[in-house]
Amino acid sequence: MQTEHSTKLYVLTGFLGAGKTTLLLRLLDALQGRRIGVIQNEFGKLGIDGTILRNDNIQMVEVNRGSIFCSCLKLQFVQALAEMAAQNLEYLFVESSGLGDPSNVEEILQAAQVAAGASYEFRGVICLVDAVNFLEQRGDLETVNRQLKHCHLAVITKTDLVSPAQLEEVVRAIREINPVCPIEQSQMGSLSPQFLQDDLLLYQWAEGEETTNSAETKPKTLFMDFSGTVTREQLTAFLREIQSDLYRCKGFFHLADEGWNQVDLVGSRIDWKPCEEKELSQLVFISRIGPAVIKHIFSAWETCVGQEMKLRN
Ligand SMILES: Nc1nc2c(ncn2[C@@H]2O[C@H](COP(=O)(O)OP(=O)(O)OP(=O)(O)O)[C@@H](O)[C@H]2O)c(=O)[nH]1
Repeated sequence: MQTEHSTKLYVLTGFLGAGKTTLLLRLLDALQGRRIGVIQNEFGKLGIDGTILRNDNIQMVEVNRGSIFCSCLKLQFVQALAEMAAQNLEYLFVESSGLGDPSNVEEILQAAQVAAGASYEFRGVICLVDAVNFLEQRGDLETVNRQLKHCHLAVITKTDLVSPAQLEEVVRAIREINPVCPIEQSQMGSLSPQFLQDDLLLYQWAEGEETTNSAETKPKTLFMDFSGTVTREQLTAFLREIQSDLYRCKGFFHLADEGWNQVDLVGSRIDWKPCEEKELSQLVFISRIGPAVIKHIFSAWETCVGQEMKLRN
């Protein structure tokens, strides 16, 4: 796939909340001054990480509302690849949605090559594995297995949050799915850029296959808009009520006495980070239980907050 002016292309995968954006931000920092592009694929249409990643030195394209590996968004993804190919970049990082199944990634890249004359040197798929939640997630969804099976480098994230025994168990579980990929460890996005020099494609384990992503398997995603303020305690109580119904929740919220915060719910952990002011408080919910979550969100909100909010598809 290499041509004279080819852009080195990496695909980042890893289940919802594994730490893809956190790692990408650190990597972009380490590569400051280079010509870099990012294609970001969000399940929700808010493009919340897009706001975080906005930066003049980085070319960024968002492909939202589904998985770039699904036939429903494949064309948009190929178009984004073609657009980026015109930018004469050194590196292009594709952050796929946490529910993305990259089994067909090479087929898509070939389509981009043929359809748009895009010249990329595919350098591999990097799969982030959440040390806290992976052992539970792997039995939950085929996507989690597929992401690992089709990667060329696995990075275990959140190693600061688990015991050495759990870390060992995670490594064993990775090896059951992918016996060959190198395994690195990371805390808050730290990762030596050495992998950029390595020929990761040597560690190809599985042959390309059909993705499991389709319009039918797409999980229900909902958005909340809220124009008031709540306390951290109220929002925590609300999230605790619905956390078992969700794969993931994230957004920005205006907290009374504290100001604006980025809110991340992954598994049972809630992270809060001060952030810049927004027009509205917003949350994205990715449902584990389909549309039934709507009723749960409304009743939990009524109990814990009781102010008017809007929920939309
Ligand atoms: N303690 C700790 N927290 C981490 C680490 N990596 C990521 N996080 C936190 O985990 C949460 C999710 O991280 P993100 O980088 O948004 O994860 P993501 O994979 O991009 O999430 P999606 O886009 O929703 O799939 C955030 O609150 C991060 O701060 C880590 O190594 N240690």
